[in-house]
Amino acid sequence: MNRSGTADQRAATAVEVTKDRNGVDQVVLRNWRGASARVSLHGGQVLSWRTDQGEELLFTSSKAIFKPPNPVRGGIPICFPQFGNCGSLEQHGFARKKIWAIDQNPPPFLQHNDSNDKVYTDLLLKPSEEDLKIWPHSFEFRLRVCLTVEGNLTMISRIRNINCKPFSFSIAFHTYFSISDISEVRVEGLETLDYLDNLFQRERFTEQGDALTFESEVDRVYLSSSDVIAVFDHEQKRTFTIRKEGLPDVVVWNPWEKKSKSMVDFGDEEYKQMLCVDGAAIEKQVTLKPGFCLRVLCYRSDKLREREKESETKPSKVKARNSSFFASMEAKHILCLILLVEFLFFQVNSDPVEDKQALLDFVNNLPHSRSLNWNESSPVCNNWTGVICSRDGARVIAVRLPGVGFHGPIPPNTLSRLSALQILSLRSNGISGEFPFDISNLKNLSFLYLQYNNLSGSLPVDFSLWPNLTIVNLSNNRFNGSIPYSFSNLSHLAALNLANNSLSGEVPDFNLPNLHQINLSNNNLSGSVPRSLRRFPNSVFSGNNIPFETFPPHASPVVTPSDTPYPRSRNKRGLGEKTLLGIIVASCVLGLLAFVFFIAVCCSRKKGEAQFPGKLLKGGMSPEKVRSVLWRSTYGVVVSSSMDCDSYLPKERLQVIVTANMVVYLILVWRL
Ligand SMILES: O=P(O)(O)OC[C@H]1O[C@H](O)[C@H](O)[C@@H](O)[C@@H]1O
Repeated sequence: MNRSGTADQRAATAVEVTKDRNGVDQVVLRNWRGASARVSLHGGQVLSWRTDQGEELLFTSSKAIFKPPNPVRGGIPICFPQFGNCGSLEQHGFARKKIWAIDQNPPPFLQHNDSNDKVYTDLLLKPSEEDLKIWPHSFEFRLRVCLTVEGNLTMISRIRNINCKPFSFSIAFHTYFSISDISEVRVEGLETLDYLDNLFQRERFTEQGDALTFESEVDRVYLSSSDVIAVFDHEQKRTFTIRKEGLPDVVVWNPWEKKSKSMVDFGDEEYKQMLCVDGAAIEKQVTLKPGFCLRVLCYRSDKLREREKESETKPSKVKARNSSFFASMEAKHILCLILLVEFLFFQVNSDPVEDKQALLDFVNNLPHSRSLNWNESSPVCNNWTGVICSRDGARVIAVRLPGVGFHGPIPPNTLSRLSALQILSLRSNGISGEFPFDISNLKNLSFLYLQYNNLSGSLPVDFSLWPNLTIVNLSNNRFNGSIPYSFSNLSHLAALNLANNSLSGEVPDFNLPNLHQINLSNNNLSGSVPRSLRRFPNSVFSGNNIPFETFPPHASPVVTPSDTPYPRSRNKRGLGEKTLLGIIVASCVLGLLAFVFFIAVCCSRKKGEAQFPGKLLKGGMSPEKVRSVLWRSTYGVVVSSSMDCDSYLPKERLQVIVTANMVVYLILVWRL
């Protein structure tokens, strides 16, 4: 049932099952360094996660009610199969109220052992008769909670539809982080995203700030977020980085004063010590077909920085919020020591020297009015403002420098050397000159934010040089020339904003099914709105020389027979009535037979599976029949459908699960 990771560490790690005050089992995981996690079978809820120094990383209310079925206020409750009250079920679904079982015989992880170097436990939730009455869908929810050798927490969830019909659900890992003071915390990585505000009847807004700080109640679902979200706790000198993949949404919740007082299981002042930031699938539900499986992998770690003595260096709240947490030079020596220890024990790579030099060349050759803490003598990763490195610290993957007061053209041969860069944000500066054409070699670039600058000239002809581009915002510049047709090659493109430029010519007919936001307003564009873009409202083309036709503003692309790739039959009269009748009758009979056959097969499979989990996997279909189709949802999220919940993961996805930051990984896999 519960095993530790490697043979070497087996002796030093421990998995212990204890009983709580209600007699419910709890599994306590301990790694050989002394870090621990406690998971309750009530709700499959992680209730505690401690560092090797014994510091608790998750918040639990002092007023929490430890009495099933009430979910405990704190830890990591699992909201399933519903998040919030948007649906027929009770708030956040029933999974968090149920007593889970220890999974004695979990299906193996076939291709990748996600539990290397980890101590872990497997839990299982199946619906009871009672559950099936309110949510008539048979499923198996398997949860593996792991503690890595570094003290990081991983949760791998596998949800399988063992019913005859598809079902849809939403899910969230409602992580209550323990923080020093809500006023000292900032969340990065949500800027420019749309969110649904639960405080305004789920109305949609766009995040305007560079970072999210907290001054009142926040209850939001951020949509289509990037893979990296960071929570900076200035006071605690702790950084949590949430990395997720596969699930598009991020919940951010703090009840603040008034709501705190209305919750019986929450202290009046406790809102100051907690912040919920969770990976989730909420706006668009996940649909699982019969036999399919959703796999969700959550990986968490934290990085505790040197804690300054409060009396010496405690910054004012406002100041702390506006300054970089890592900028403190008083921390320098201890920081160096920590980095040295990391180097020796955690095999963290040394500074990415070449990327560092490229960044220095960039910043030294581009005048700016706000100072940056980019110091040659300080390490880049987790230190330089606006720079995020890969988990092994080997490369710079994100540069976010909005509103730094840059002016002048981007110096050539600087950013173009950051060949692992995924996010580039230089928005809201005074950058002039042409588009930085030499970044064409940044093949991993996924998010490009250059809006609100003074860039001019034409756009690159060939955008397919950046095949991963997902969000492109070049609005509010002075670009001219035409819109490159090559945008059509960007199959991952989810949002394109070219508004408020001087672009001319016709709007190309992009056929990008994943594009869910576009804004071309206030340019000099002419012609008509191409068919593929008619699903967007007129306003996104306004301020051009484009006459609006009578197509409905929000209609889906209209598919007329002329859109079909095959020529239509020339036989205008069509088939004779008798022939037609014969075909209809034959189709009905065949359809009925197929339906009966399907029901028989489906139900016998369900019965067999319930008794022998994994039987379908082993005996049902040969490996040759494994379907593995990579596709993107409307949010630009990579989802893979596969027969096997355990064997699909592309290697590179798993290889990156090594970090010293807080990470949430969410990966979808389906089994047929
Ligand atoms: O009190 P609970 O049911 O645990 O919900 C706690 C909170 O969860 C989420 O963050 C919701 O967005 C909030 O509206 C809700 O208040």
